[in-house]
Amino acid sequence: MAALRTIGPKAAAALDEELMSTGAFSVDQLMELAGLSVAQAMYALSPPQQSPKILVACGPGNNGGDGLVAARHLHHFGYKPTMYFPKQTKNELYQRLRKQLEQLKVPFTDDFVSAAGKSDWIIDAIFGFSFSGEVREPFPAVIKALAESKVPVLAVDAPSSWNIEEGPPKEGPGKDYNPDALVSMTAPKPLIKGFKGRHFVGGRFVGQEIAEKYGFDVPPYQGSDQIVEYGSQGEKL
Ligand SMILES: NC(=O)C1=CN([C@@H]2O[C@H](COP(=O)(O)OP(=O)(O)OC[C@H]3O[C@@H](n4cnc5c(N)ncnc54)[C@H](O)[C@@H]3O)[C@@H](O)[C@H]2O)[C@H](O)CC1
Ligand SMILES: [K+]
Repeated sequence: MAALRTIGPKAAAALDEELMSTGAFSVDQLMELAGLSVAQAMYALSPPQQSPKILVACGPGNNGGDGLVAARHLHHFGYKPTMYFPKQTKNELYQRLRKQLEQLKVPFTDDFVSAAGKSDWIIDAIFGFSFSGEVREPFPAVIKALAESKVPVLAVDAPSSWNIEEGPPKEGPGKDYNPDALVSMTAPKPLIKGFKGRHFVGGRFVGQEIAEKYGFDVPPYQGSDQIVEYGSQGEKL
């Protein structure tokens, strides 16, 4: 069966731009759908009766925003999320997403390592397709903890610290980081070739015409599902 077509970091950023200009979407809308699909992937992996405690690690960009939205949906699905969000910017959207969680009494922690040890699953929403270079503070210790984690990890769009084109880094804190599951947003990134875990695609907001223009496939979403699960090499299960 044909492998799923991927979208590189430059094209993914251009697609984002197009959706938010000529596409007339706001970033909040895209992030809401992205975050909802992360929460659905978590539910497909393990429902709250089985694994209630989810630690959501959020980075400073839109990947982190997907994590903040996902945590709100997880709360409503019956999970007990805890947030690690060490590098919040002044961006008003992130402040609102944080406030929404605080109103639901979702706790925030500064101690990733000890929170990780008390969790049933971890969601890695630290870096997505705009990650580049070497991991900067305060994230090296977090990436190292993810690499060494015995608690299963679901990564959002990319395993954080992986090269978006090439896949797993050959050195650095993410050298041995292989999350158990990945939910790609809109389309898988080229790094999928190095990924061995369970693979979902979510972010259900692109029509056929745009997908063709950027050279990827609209996943065969069923009914009201926000995710499709694929084999790890892109083949449909
Ligand atoms: N169309 C879609 O599919 C949508 C996807 N979404 C999600 O958005 C991210 C991409 O978001 P973006 O804001 O462009 O960037 P990131 O979150 O990946 O990261 C930027 C953030 O990270 C910092 N950073 C970059 N490299 C490093 C480094 N080496 N060390 C430390 N910090 C680093 C950088 O400074 C920025 O602050 C995509 O993956 C999806 O998850 C949208 O939600 C909706 C549309
Ligand atoms: K990530």
